[in-house]
Amino acid sequence: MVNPPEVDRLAGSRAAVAARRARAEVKRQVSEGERSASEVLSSAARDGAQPESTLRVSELIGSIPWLGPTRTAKIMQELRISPSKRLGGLGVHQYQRLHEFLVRRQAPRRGTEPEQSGSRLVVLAGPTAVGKGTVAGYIREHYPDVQLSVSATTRAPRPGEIDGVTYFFLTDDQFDRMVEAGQFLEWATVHNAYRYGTPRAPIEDALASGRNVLLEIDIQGARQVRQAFPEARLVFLLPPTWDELVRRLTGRGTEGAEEQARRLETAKVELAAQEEFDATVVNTEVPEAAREVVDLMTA
Ligand SMILES: Nc1ncnc2c1ncn2[C@@H]1O[C@H](COP(=O)(O)OP(=O)(O)OP(=O)(O)O)[C@@H](O)[C@H]1O
Ligand SMILES: Nc1nc2c(ncn2[C@@H]2O[C@H](COP(=O)(O)O)[C@@H](O)[C@H]2O)c(=O)[nH]1
Repeated sequence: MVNPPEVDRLAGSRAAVAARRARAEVKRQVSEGERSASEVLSSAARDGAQPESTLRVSELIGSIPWLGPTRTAKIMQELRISPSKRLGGLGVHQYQRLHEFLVRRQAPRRGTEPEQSGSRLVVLAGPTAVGKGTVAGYIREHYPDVQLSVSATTRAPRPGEIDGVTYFFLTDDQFDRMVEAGQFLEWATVHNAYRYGTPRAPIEDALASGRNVLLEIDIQGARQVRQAFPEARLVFLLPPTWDELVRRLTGRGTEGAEEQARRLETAKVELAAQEEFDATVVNTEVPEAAREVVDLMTA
């Protein structure tokens, strides 16, 4: 038989296990992009009885994709919040600082909005196989008002790719001539292999006629666009996890083992560049990721 204090102890430990599980579930939702960290914070503020309110701030920040323990510790310091603080125990100013940080991380940087509320240039970049092409394709199909740029490349077409639709497939000489004539808005050698570039004229024409334009390019290109068009909005697409990125790359089966290894090396460097971007979007489900990108374009 179990005596009353023992019953209390068992009930207490069952409640503690349930609370731990609920917190782990919240962390999973944030790390897999199902919920935003700012939404978790708001939920903790709305109702102190929610499991969210017992989550430590460091656990919440550490669950945001690609923020490791070192960056988390640095952010906690910058926010002036002690590592043991729970969401439900934040002071007003701490709450405000944390809220602003989380919103800033999801949303475009201040000052990057175009001066006129007309057309907008959005760059979608991210590591290899994160799904940039898939998300861009979904936008092309479901959001016909958005103009997608067609890049030029010196690589050979893959099966099913159409010249002038997927890419403009150029020889090295043709690409050189376009570079010399200043016909690219940006161009770069990607994955140490082939050259890719954004033809300038269609972009300028589309922006002049008030259309929103999306460029799906690599990070070197994104940096050049920022120089040429400081008002452009730079969006970094993230995979839910590194393992999922590897699965997508290998599952796609368009590169051999050597090329896959080279792309994954580049991907590590590229992931470190996400802080330069105005916004991040986690590509867990394509339709949601596409909607978030379009929202950033039209917000
Ligand atoms: N949300 C998703 N869930 C599962 N699979 C996805 C998702 N998004 C894309 N994929 C798959 O991942 C693979 C890589 O996608 P995609 O070719 O669009 O990547 P990419 O970022 O354009 O790559 P690269 O930069 O190498 O051209 C494809 O097989 C695609 O079908
Ligand atoms: N800087 C640019 N990068 C571009 C452009 N178009 C595509 N890309 C990037 O190249 C890689 C590889 O593409 P793949 O089709 O060979 O798999 C990918 O990361 C693209 O984002 C561009 O015009 N400029």
